[in-house]
Amino acid sequence: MPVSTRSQASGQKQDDSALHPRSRIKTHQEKAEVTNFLTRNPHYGLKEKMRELTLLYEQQKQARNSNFSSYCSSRTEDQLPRLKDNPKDSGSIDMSAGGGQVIRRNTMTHLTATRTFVFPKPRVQHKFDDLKENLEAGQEKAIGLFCYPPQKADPATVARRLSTGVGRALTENLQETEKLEAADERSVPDESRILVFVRLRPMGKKEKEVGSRCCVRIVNRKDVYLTEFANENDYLRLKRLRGRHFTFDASFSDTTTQQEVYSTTTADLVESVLQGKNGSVFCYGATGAGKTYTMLGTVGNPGVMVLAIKDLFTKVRQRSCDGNHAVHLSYLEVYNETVKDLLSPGRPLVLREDKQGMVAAGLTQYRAYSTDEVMALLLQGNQNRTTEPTRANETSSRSHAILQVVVEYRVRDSAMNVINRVGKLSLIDLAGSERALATDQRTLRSIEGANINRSLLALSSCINALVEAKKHIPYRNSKLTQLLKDSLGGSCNTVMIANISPSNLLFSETQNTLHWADRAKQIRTKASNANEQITQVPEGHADQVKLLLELQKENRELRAQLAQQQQKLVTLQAQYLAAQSSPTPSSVTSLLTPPTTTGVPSKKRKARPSFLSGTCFTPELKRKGTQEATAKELLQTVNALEGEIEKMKRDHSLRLKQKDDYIKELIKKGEKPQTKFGTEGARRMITRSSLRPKQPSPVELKSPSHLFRSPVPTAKKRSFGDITTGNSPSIISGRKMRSHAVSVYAAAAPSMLLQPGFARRKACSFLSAD
Ligand SMILES: Nc1ncnc2c1ncn2[C@@H]1O[C@H](COP(=O)(O)OP(=O)(O)OP(=O)(O)O)[C@@H](O)[C@H]1O
Repeated sequence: MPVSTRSQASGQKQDDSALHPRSRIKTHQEKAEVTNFLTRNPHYGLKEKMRELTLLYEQQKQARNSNFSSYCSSRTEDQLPRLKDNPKDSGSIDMSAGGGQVIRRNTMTHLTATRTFVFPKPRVQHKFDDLKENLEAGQEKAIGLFCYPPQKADPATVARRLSTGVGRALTENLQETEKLEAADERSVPDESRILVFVRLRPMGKKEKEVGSRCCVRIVNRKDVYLTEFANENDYLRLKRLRGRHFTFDASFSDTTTQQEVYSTTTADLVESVLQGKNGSVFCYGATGAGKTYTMLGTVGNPGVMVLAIKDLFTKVRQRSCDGNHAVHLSYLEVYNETVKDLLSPGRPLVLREDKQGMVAAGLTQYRAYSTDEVMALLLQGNQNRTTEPTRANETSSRSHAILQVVVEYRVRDSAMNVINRVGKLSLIDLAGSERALATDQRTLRSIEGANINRSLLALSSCINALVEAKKHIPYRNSKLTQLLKDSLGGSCNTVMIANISPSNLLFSETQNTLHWADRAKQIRTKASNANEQITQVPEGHADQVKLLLELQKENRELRAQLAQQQQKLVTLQAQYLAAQSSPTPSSVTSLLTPPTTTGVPSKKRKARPSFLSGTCFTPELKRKGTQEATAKELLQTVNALEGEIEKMKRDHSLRLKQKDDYIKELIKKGEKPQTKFGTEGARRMITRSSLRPKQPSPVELKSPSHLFRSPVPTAKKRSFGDITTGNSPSIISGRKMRSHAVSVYAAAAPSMLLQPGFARRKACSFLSAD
């Protein structure tokens, strides 16, 4: 029995390769044997491939020699032997193709037809240079040529394609490249990138005085050129300059306005928050680089936080006709690795991780109804924020501050289903990284500085781990990273604004900031999907009953709201009277300030001459400080509230009337399904008292709450971390509703969207549909 050895096999292979083996097959058996052998032989087709590659190489060489001249040729199989002798005829590149596309006509040895490859038009000159380089680089780079742009070709893919024949490989590779490019341009649907912006601040007065030079140049609103000037005493390097270049999504020069920064970086996020998505904006940079200026700004030049809230309320007001909105707010700081509630200072908050993510237990959530109210809260929070003068910055923020705004939006779709969307916007002003020498040594400031640096280092580690797509991201290394977990690695649209100084004295800080900003560009976050909950219109009889119960509940809530407004009016009137009689009236702001979580009045911190409590959002009333102004203000508030209450009363009585009509209508309808519930059941439906959920009855007309879920889930306490996870504020535990307008009935009423008549409208529409 003949045994084929390895050498025999290779010899056979050589023979076969001299002439195509299939030409010698005569019988079926022979054919089968050869096929069998060929499939087992790992070198099958290798020579053929090599020949094709050689031809390819020759084509490129020819193309290079002819310097991309317009040259075409097509060959048939019978012309192939001559190709070896005259490789110049093997193919060409035509750069004069329509639309500037690169057309390559190429003839393969085993093909009978001409193949034409169409390359996408080089978008920039340097890509075309790559193409030329590939042409010159010979056989290996030839593959790269056909995978234009070369850097996108996956080597593994190329190798795999080669093993199935060069001709096919090239076509497939080309298709693959085109697909890759298309996918790249479309952007991967379930991933999004952190957008990184750079903002250069103007040169400070002190910096000018010490004669510092500008080491940053911004070109084309994108590119940042950083120049390191040699030390004047360093004679060896006196004439040497070291420069670095970075590119970002946008770069703002020192003359850019706050509004411009806001509309480029954050305006889109505000819009997406209203669509139920999550968004985060954070400012990063060295101490004194302009983070707080960008985030908060001044009274004359409000920053991103203020502009975002104004924009948010404008949009909410524009859309209030098609749905109901609720805006909730929380403001916290991370100071020396402790989390503090800025709106209701007290004990440090504990971070807990639960199903919804990181939770700051006990964090206060305020419901806000207007921009002014948010501004008052922001002012209050900023006064509580830890800011101290340091050598580097007179108004240095010694903590990381996070303002979170949760917008709950309820709207009806065309099928009259209720859509409940919850979006949250996190606006983060980080403390600045600093050198120990830049601040003070061995003081509280240096301890603060060390903590700031530690948390920023933890942030850098997380950025590194995310960029390298590591499995473990060290979020737990600091409180800051735990709170930013959602913004960095979660389902969130995130924007980073890197603040830099132009001064060459802060070169290394600027370089460091730009380095991390550049790195952050590579972080991929999960695409933020809308947090949406759709509630279908109830159809069954039981659902109607449930709806009635809901209406009653809403009615109770309205009554509570009215009572609370009246109470508030009385208090304000008393305040007004007191202001008129007392020489030192209390400020209106004290009325607006809700009690602390613990019920103990918050200790007012001594006003510091800081940026936050000074030029930024200092309340006008405080500055005026005169009795008349306060009294005038109080009178205005009282009048406004009186008007509001009158309006509410009118609205309320109208709604009660509507409800009575509705109940009567429902009674009529309720008489019909007697067969289902019996006469007694129907009678119970016609009395309002029978609809009270807590009244048991002998013949059970059970509250259908177990059958029908309220469109607004039962309210629970809510905490900070819940916001970061984007869950509906209505279903979050740990919440404390502190709004002066809501808090009284909030505990009793589960609905967060307390605008009157929502459920009633639903009932009416349901009835009309019925
Ligand atoms: N774009 C700008 N235009 C004008 N002044 C600016 C700008 N950016 C910053 N400044 C000024 O620079 C100084 C320092 O800015 P800011 O306090 O915002 O720095 P910071 O980065 O928040 O510092 P820290 O981290 O220490 O809190 C402030 O006096 C501020 O008014």
